[in-house]
Amino acid sequence: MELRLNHVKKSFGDKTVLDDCSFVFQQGKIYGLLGRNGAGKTTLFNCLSDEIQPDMGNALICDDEGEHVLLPDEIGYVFSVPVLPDFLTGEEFVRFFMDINRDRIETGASAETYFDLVQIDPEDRRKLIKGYSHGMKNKLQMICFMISRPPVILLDEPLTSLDVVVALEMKQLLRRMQKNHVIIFSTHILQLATDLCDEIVVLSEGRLRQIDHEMLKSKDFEEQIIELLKDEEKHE
Ligand SMILES: Nc1ncnc2c1ncn2[C@@H]1O[C@H](COP(=O)(O)OP(=O)(O)OP(=O)(O)O)[C@@H](O)[C@H]1O
Repeated sequence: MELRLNHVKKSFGDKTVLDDCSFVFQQGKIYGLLGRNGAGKTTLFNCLSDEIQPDMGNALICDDEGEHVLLPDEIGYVFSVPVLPDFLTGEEFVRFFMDINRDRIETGASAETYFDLVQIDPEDRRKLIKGYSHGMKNKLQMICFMISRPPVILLDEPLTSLDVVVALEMKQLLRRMQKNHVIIFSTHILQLATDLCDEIVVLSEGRLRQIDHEMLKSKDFEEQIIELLKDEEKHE
């Protein structure tokens, strides 16, 4: 399965944010999306998830069965601030989510299976989501994706505010899930991108370009990425 962006264009007034942006993301890989503040990472995610309409172009899912325009329910979006129903307990929410996705669930999986996988303690499962930490909310969102299994998962700077232990658990979780999904992960932390991601993609001047693996291995990789990102400023 592949996610293909075809000539996606998005402007806000005079400002062109995505400029004829084309790219192919492949299933099984975690992509680190890097870009300066205001480069258009969130705009790209919003176009993919149907939050906003691109002015031109589209995103297609291509697999053995053919190709079709990416549908909103084929996207899982982890916002930097997780949005969840605060008035439910974690357990109530997961059971509810399993119920509305009962056709997609792996046979035999129970709510406990999922909580165990993301390492949320049994006593926390019965607490209101309102009292959950940011990391626990992120884990709940990951449970949603394990249940509904959208082909494309977008993560908007999800690990930045997590403590090192939870960030490591989340990384392990993403690694475990990656083979069935296209995972795109926006971050400002270069180290995290190189550490977790299979490919690094830079968004600059409204376009996506993949960094080749030779460059990733070179010792002045960080300097080269910074130069690439700085170039955008020169063109503004
Ligand atoms: N709804 C909107 N109306 C007008 N301009 C917008 C809108 N959304 C985004 N922009 C502009 O588009 C540009 C790209 O913003 P976007 O939030 O996509 O960047 P980003 O790469 O996610 O930035 P950051 O790393 O700071 O989160 C910015 O100049 C922003 O001001």
